[in-house]
Amino acid sequence: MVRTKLCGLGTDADVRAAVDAGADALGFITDVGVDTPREVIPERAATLAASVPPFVTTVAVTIPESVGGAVDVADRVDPDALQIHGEFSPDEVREIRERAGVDVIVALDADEPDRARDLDGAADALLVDSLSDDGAGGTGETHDWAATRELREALSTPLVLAGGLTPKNVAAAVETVDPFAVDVASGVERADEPGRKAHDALRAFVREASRTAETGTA
Ligand SMILES: O=C(O)c1ccccc1NCC(=O)[C@H](O)[C@H](O)COP(=O)(O)O
Repeated sequence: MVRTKLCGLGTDADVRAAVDAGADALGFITDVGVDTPREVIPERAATLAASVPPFVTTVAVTIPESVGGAVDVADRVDPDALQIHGEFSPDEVREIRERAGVDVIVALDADEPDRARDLDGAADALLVDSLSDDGAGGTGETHDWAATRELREALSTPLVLAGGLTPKNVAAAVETVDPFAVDVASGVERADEPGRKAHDALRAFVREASRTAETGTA
């Protein structure tokens, strides 16, 4: 089976729709220091995360400037897990896990397989994405899934596949990479309102990801 993380939720209605769609994890983007329509302030992320029912994992997604900055976001949002973007070393990731007391997902670019290998065992999960030059996600761009499959097979840490996934391509992505989880932000959004989710697309994404994993057909 493959798990699904729906990322960049900013309204109560989007959170409810994501839970109803059957998502395993919900991402709240906060304190990223880049321009994105998905960012909410930490207090809003905390309120949204607190509204999520049991058995659905909440993830605070952030680009911290330091280990202390990452711990501060975890303290303010109180999520189940923290997703960090940035050049953190394995020891720094271990320190964040210990001080924040939550699972830590490290986001990295698909073009950094050596870094992924370095972080293997230090992070609770590695999110392999198509990041922008400033380390941000939400680019809507896919990458070489065959290469990510090879990386996944070389790692013992669960791999989360992200970058340009949509209800239309997630089946093929799961088939190719066989990841622990898939993650989507821009691929399930409304065309008329940047950052807001299209609820039918949320449902279609979860359904398509799971259908492939269960039947083995893309
Ligand atoms: O999505 C953003 O705007 C974002 C900005 C800064 C840091 C992280 C961000 N997103 C992190 C995610 O986990 C996204 O879901 C992931 O990058 C996939 O995005 P997309 O290619 O749009 O599906």
